Amino acid sequence: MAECGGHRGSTPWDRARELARGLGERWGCPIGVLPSASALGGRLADDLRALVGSPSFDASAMDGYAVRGMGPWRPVGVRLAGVPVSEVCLAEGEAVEIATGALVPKGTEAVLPYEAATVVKDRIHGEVERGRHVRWSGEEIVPGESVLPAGAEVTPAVLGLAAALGHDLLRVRMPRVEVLVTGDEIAVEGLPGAGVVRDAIGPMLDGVVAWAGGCAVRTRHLGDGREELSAALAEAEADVVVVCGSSSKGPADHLRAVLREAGAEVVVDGVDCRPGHPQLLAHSDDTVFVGLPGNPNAALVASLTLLVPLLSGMLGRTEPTAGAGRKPLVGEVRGRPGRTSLVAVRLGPAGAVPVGHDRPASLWGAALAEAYAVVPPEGPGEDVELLRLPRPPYGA
Ligand SMILES: Nc1nc2c(c(=O)[nH]1)N[C@H]1C(S)=C(S)[C@@H](COP(=O)(O)OP(=O)(O)OC[C@H]3O[C@@H](n4cnc5c(N)ncnc54)[C@H](O)[C@@H]3O)O[C@H]1N2
Ligand code: MOO
Repeated sequence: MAECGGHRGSTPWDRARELARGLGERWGCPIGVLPSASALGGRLADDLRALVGSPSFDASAMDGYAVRGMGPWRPVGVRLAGVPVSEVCLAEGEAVEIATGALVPKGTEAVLPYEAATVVKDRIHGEVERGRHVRWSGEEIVPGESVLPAGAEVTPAVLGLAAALGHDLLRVRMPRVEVLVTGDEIAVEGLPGAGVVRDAIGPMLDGVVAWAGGCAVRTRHLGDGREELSAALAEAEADVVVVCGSSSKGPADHLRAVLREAGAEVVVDGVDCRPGHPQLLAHSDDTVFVGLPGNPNAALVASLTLLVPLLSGMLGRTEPTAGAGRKPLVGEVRGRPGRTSLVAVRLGPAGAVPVGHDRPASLWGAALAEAYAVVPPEGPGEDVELLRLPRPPYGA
């Protein structure tokens, strides 16, 4: 179902974005089980239920003395927080010196704060109200209670609450994205040298995915071998698999062949834009595949063309690239026949000002810029659409 555009078999840039968003909308937002910290920004797939009560044990709410009876009390020990079992059982008239948060001894009826206590000749004096200054087990939340409804957004406070209630994993509606960076020449650390290129796409994509509301679950680095790519695609456990650097038609570009072999349906094969022409959108029954070009600025353009609209469509959200409106493009920028050009710009009072340094292989321009100006094949006209570049804070 790949469409024809200005280049043989390829798709016009704005149509490619529509197709990616449309696929995401039809796909819907997948549910995944994620380590809680990774679920930030997702929506709860089920009610959040307390796995334990809150508090989960009878704890002192003050530094002072756990006491039984009305006093004066005889001190019989000291309890600090973090001691899991209470061997002591208070008898009438006994007290244990206790820290805030410590498990109170059995038999405790109240805690007397230091400020309210007077110690005279090895006896503690003071007035207590039965039950005071103890956080009793389950008094706020009982085990199994639903504390948040399905659909609630996972905010930092929700992560803290979920942890307090015993959760390590959360089932959330959030697309899980795995990234496969291919290339025998790619190094993940140290200095690049002759024939050795530092991976500039992997470090960029986690932020792009988070910005679009997805969860980047894993990034793997592969060589150029076809078998390796085929195995990695088969092993991927994500809703969306992004493959970088295997999207062109060279001897080491196996993505198309491997996807064809796996019976994937191709939605977009090549996009009429510069940079970023060799990009691919395809899907099997349960996974969407996005192919990005190896040149890093081309990969960023392609991720805003296919990946971000796809994820936004899955989540039913406005694309985070939107919102910068249109502005006149400052300077002499011409259109390219048959292609949409994405030009790195900063936004000023006079309009969108190209920053330069935005060749396909260089992220310098994108790093300086706030947006890409979208220059249609026929040229910029009076003003141009602006595509915001990913930046913190992530999430919508
Ligand atoms: N005969 C043709 N050759 C090429 C075409 C074409 O249409 N016909 N398109 C060119 C364009 S445009 C691009 S973009 C690239 C895309 O090729 P691939 O996606 O297969 O990527 P590679 O060939 O592996 O790499 C291209 C370039 O980028 C460097 N690279 C790769 N991965 C990374 C990375 N993770 N971080 C930094 N740099 C990376 C790689 O070393 C190459 O220099 O194809 C053109 N050729
Ligand atoms: O897509 Mo290539 O994108 O121009 O380097």
